[in-house]
Amino acid sequence: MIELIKKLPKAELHLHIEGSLEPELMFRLAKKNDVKIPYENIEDVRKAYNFTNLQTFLDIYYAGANVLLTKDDFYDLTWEYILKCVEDNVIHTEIFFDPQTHTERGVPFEAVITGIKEALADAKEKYGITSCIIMCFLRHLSQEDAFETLEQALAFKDDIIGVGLDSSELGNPPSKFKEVFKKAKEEGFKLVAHAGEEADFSYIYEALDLLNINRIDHGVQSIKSPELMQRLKDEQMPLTVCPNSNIELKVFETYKEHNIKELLDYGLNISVNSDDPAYFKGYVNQNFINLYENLPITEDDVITLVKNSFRSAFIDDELKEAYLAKVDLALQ
Ligand SMILES: Nc1ncnc2[nH]cnc12
Ligand SMILES: [Zn+2]
Repeated sequence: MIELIKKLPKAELHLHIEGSLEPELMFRLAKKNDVKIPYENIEDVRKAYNFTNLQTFLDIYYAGANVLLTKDDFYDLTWEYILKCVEDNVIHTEIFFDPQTHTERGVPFEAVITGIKEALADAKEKYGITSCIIMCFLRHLSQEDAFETLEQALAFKDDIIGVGLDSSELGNPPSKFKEVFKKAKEEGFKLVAHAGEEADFSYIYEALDLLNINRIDHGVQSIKSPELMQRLKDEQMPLTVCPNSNIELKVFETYKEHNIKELLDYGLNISVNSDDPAYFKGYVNQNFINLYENLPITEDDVITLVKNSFRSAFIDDELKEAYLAKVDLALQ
């Protein structure tokens, strides 16, 4: 099974680039940019990565992002993630970034997007990896702030395929961002949102009905509503599930309690993603391996999950077919 996991080409649809900041790069950039970080050494950092819920993670994740200041920093961050894609046979990736985390500290929007974009262009040239960029609004901030961020993004419209919604879920429902998502849709952006990660399934209904999203990020709480499950199945609405993340943030106490197998068996369109791999102990392949080691996941399940990642990607039908054919070829 592990051989199968490794050899299959995959797409990743839920990856926060700031969440791929490995402690080694964090230290290197802290030194270069003269930014203080609350750790003495790498071991200290790993010890701090012991979360009890989403918020305890976000506090550390935003503190880590403080070391990112220049275009080159964002290039290096993205390039290191691309090298992990090469290792894990990820041939298409859709990357989230959180501009507000950086512009709030005085880092220009342009430095962030240009650094990411140039690394992705090099990834295409050197490894043939295709990619898109999705800009997320931080939901703990206001809709007005999100509108300002959308305004800044318009100058880079050709580089950004869609907008998303992340950060502290509880108390910040999708309805808070109804108007800015409406405007983003009018501007031609694809729409995604984190929903039903920690908060209940009413957030998933809001994301579907008020934000008109094309994909749900996480969505694991949908299992509590039979009616919602039926709808997600009928619509084949993609759910970008992140198993390691859900365990590390205590959405499920143990891997054995994760509901991905039930969601998949019910017929939902599920993919496997790494979310914030530097913080959650592993990249995409490690997520698959953990599923296999803890749940009754079959080889057919793995193939379905991988094919779903391409089916749900924001790429044209021709490329989708070409990638699905690559999966079939790897299976021969
Ligand atoms: N898992 C997650 N949920 C919400 N916001 C995030 N930002 C980075 N990772 C996140
Ligand atoms: Zn996420």
